Amino acid sequence: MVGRLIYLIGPSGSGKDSLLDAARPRLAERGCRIVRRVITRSAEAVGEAAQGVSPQQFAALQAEGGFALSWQANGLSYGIPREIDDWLAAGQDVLVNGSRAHLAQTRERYPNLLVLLLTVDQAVLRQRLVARGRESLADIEERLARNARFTAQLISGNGAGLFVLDNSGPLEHTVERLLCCLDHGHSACA
Ligand SMILES: Nc1ncnc2c1ncn2[C@@H]1O[C@H](COP(=O)(O)OP(=O)(O)O)[C@@H](O)[C@H]1O
Ligand SMILES: O=P(O)(O)OC[C@H]1O[C@H](OP(=O)(O)OP(=O)(O)O)[C@H](O)[C@@H]1O
Repeated sequence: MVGRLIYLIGPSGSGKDSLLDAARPRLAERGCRIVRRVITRSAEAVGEAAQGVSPQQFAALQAEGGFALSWQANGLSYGIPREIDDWLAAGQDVLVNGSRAHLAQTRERYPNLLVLLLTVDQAVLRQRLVARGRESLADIEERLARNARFTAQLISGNGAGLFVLDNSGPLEHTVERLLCCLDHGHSACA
């Protein structure tokens, strides 16, 4: 049986990396793989389970067909290694830290995609981004503006196949809801 592609999206600072880190052992128990992304960001960037490459290295990987999915955002390039297709074909679930802007293209390639939209109250989000301290305040404002364009539009425009996970509360609660959604479906996990 083919595995499920699970596409975790949400604003910068909503907690995608934190959620993946916290859920990692329990996802592994379920045989669900978390993709290590390739990003044109330095490898030492805090909180990112990714391979950092130069723009030239990224272009070379892309040219040789190294990515199943790729996109650009926030001045960076992101690639999802093509190995995910082997894992899916072998029946493994695969979880990707994805892009909201790239959702339509991802759905085209993977029509049975399961989308998890992580949401956070906007005021809490601003506090978390400032506390994380990875970007300048100007960059944080740009990320918040980008966020405003997406969330309502996604929730109203999608419906089937899109599960909303709120991460305004403790991370452990979000981990439990994520696992419940994967095990039993969203409606069973209010
Ligand atoms: N449920 C939570 N409660 C409190 N802080 C959180 C929670 N989830 C994430 N954070 C914090 O918010 C910041 C942004 O989280 P991060 O995982 O880097 O988000 P993203 O990957 O979506 O950009 C980090 O400093 C992280 O520790
Ligand atoms: O289209 P969007 O939904 O806005 O997403 C654009 C990119 O930003 C996030 O990555 P990144 O890890 O750089 O940012 P984050 O850690 O701040 O979320 C996300 O995972 C996408 O790769």
